[in-house]
Amino acid sequence: MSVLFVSGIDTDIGKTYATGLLAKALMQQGLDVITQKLVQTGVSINPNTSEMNVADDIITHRQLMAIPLQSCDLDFTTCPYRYEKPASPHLSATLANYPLDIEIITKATKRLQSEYELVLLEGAGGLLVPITENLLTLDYIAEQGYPIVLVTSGRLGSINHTLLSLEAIKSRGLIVHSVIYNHIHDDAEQTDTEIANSTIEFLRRYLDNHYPEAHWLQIPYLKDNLVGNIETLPENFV
Ligand SMILES: Nc1ncnc2c1ncn2[C@@H]1O[C@H](COP(=O)(O)OP(=O)(O)OP(=O)(O)O)[C@@H](O)[C@H]1O
Ligand SMILES: C[C@H](N)[C@H](N)CCCCCC(=O)O
Ligand SMILES: [Mg+2]
Repeated sequence: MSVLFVSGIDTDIGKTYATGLLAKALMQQGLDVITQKLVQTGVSINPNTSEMNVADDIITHRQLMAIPLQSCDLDFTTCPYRYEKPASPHLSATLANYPLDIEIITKATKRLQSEYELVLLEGAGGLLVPITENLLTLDYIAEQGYPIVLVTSGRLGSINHTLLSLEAIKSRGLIVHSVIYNHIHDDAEQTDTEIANSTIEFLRRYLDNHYPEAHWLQIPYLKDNLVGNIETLPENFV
């Protein structure tokens, strides 16, 4: 396996944090790993060049990995399509009048595969987000056959969203490589720890029963400095 697709139960669930921390942990195991972003919306324009900046999620991945931006970031191989409107990619591309050609993304991934042992490819939003008017994220993943890493959380509603995502993955005959529980809400005052802990227990049991091959990982709540580690990463993860 040389590409893992990192998705989540929704946007803003912590895919970027999970991708960066996973890359860091794998790097520490000695793997030559790079991250890619399928398509980034909500990107700012560089006032000096009037060009779209490097994708925000790529910048955060590198900060979490504690490495500088790489040449494949600066030439935009790690995120060829960047749009200003922070919306679903199909809408952002229409508003920008700049259609997304999925072949360009596939070629970029292949180039990264030729240079690295593993590519962690982060999606935009959840699994059924439209990349274009005619292509859902999950259908693209199915075309490519990528195993999926699914990021979830302990907020009320996550169980339903997680199980729906797992069902959708199964319906396309794809592999659930792992589920990452993000402690994203741990420091929020309104967090109900009884619900969060029960969600962890329920999801673990559900995975054991229905997806015994899938890995279960957790990432901690991170302070602003973006320093942290995945709790445990099995040696046989990839
Ligand atoms: N483990 C964490 N610790 C602290 N804050 C977190 C954590 N995970 C996520 N966050 C917060 O939640 C926000 C959203 O997380 P993130 O950007 O990783 O979401 P995403 O799933 O990648 O969203 P998108 O669909 O836009 O790519 C972050 O900017 C950060 O503020
Ligand atoms: C802008 C945002 N943070 C993501 N990058 C894109 C999320 C698209 C979600 C679309 C949807 O599910 O309705
Ligand atoms: Mg992200």
